[in-house]
Amino acid sequence: MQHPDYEIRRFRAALDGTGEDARADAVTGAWIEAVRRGFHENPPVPGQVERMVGFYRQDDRELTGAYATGTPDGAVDTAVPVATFGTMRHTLNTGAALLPTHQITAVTVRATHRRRGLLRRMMTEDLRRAADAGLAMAALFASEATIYGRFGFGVAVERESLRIDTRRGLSLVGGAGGAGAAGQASADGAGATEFVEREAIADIARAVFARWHAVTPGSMDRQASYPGVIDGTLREEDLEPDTAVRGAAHWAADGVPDGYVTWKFSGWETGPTTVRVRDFVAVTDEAYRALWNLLGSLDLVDVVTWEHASVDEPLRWAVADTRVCAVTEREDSLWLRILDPVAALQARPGGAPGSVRLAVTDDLGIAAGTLDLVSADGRLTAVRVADGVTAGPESEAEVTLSVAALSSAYLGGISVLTLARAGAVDGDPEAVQRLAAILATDRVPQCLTDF
Ligand SMILES: CC(=O)SCCNC(=O)CCNC(=O)[C@H](O)C(C)(C)COP(=O)(O)OP(=O)(O)OC[C@H]1O[C@@H](n2cnc3c(N)ncnc32)[C@H](O)[C@@H]1OP(=O)(O)O
Repeated sequence: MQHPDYEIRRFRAALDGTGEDARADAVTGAWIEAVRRGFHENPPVPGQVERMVGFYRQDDRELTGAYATGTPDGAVDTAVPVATFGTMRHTLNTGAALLPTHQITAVTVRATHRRRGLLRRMMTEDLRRAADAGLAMAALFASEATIYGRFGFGVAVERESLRIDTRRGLSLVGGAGGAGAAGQASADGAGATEFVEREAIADIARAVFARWHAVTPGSMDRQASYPGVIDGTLREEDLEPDTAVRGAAHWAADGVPDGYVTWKFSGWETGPTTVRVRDFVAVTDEAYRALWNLLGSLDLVDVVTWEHASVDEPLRWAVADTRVCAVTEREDSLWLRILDPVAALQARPGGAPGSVRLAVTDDLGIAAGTLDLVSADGRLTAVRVADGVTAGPESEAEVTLSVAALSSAYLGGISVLTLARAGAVDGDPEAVQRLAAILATDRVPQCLTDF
């Protein structure tokens, strides 16, 4: 059979009707169905698609579908897109600013239409449109690490999965170890830790996460459905209530919550008995230690697991026995793609004072150019000196790297020196060292938002 042609359509999610009777309109419903098939998800339960549409609208997501046209024998159902691509905008904490960022999600291509360039076409068009709209940065989470480097994305944040043996408690260094006693003063004395009813978690989570997002490099702000997924009012699989979710919070001495954790118990059927942390956010060190003390104090629980730990997690340095805290996996978390190097670099902090002339290569042409980068007083200034990277001697660069490598180095999570040793950064070693010092940061980035 001859390959069909494809028409790309972009639209917003919409409902037909109002109130209880509202239903996803045909185009939106077909797009969501294509995504579900692409990720091998079960058919939706009644009302689930409509709830998703509500969240998509709150996030102002743009939905892109590729539709097969001109099939000679009409064998392809042209109402359901053969490929999907979703985008929305939230802010990224760069370490110096909250940068509006173009997020890409829900990328699927039907198996019968794969490897014909549909992803390349949607991605290329989308990144150009985002750059034309003035966005300096794009971001995604990758299903496979081999797909997105070719489009200029680099891993900027990594994360670790921890398996913590709590059979003997955690005995946090510097803590009294008794924070698990509900309602009592926390480990460091001033605040208090307490279990929280599910209905109360979302409000606490919203407020605490907003503070955490404002101060944590690598954090992406969260989409509309997030509070419900955290507190169990929206189970991820079907957006139905998940009554197995439990939670606790920590209140500072002034009575304001400064940390929370939610979790699920794995059940009695399998051993060791395990509590799986769903979300752990603490804006003060006191709250951080008190909440880990609480998790370590849960009776009848042998193991606590958490899949969103930083690669520089303080927990292992807070426990007396560092071996109770095992890393079971380390994987890429947030991928970034710089669209406008001048705007993106000026939105991040400067490290050591100094300057360097930098050439950025970009196979898609969006971010390519030669820049003068100056770091002073903790700020970066970037000036474009040439559009290309092969201009005359007056714009010759000291360091050359791809936009993917620069995006990996952007938050300071992946060192320029490490990238240079990997062959991803070219230049005189002294100039590479200077760039590394300019982009160095004092905090490893962490992202607690999946999208
Ligand atoms: C941000 C997110 O949503 S992550 C989720 C991504 N989606 C999935 O994993 C769902 C299952 N997979 C799919 O739907 C598809 O296979 C996709 C989306 C990964 C790829 O779509 P396709 O239309 O087949 O990709 P397309 O034909 O445009 O290929 C573009 C390039 O990527 C390469 N590529 C595509 N998929 C992969 C892969 N899984 N691994 C490595 N390379 C890949 C192609 O070889 C091609 O390379 P080239 O242009 O440099 O020669």
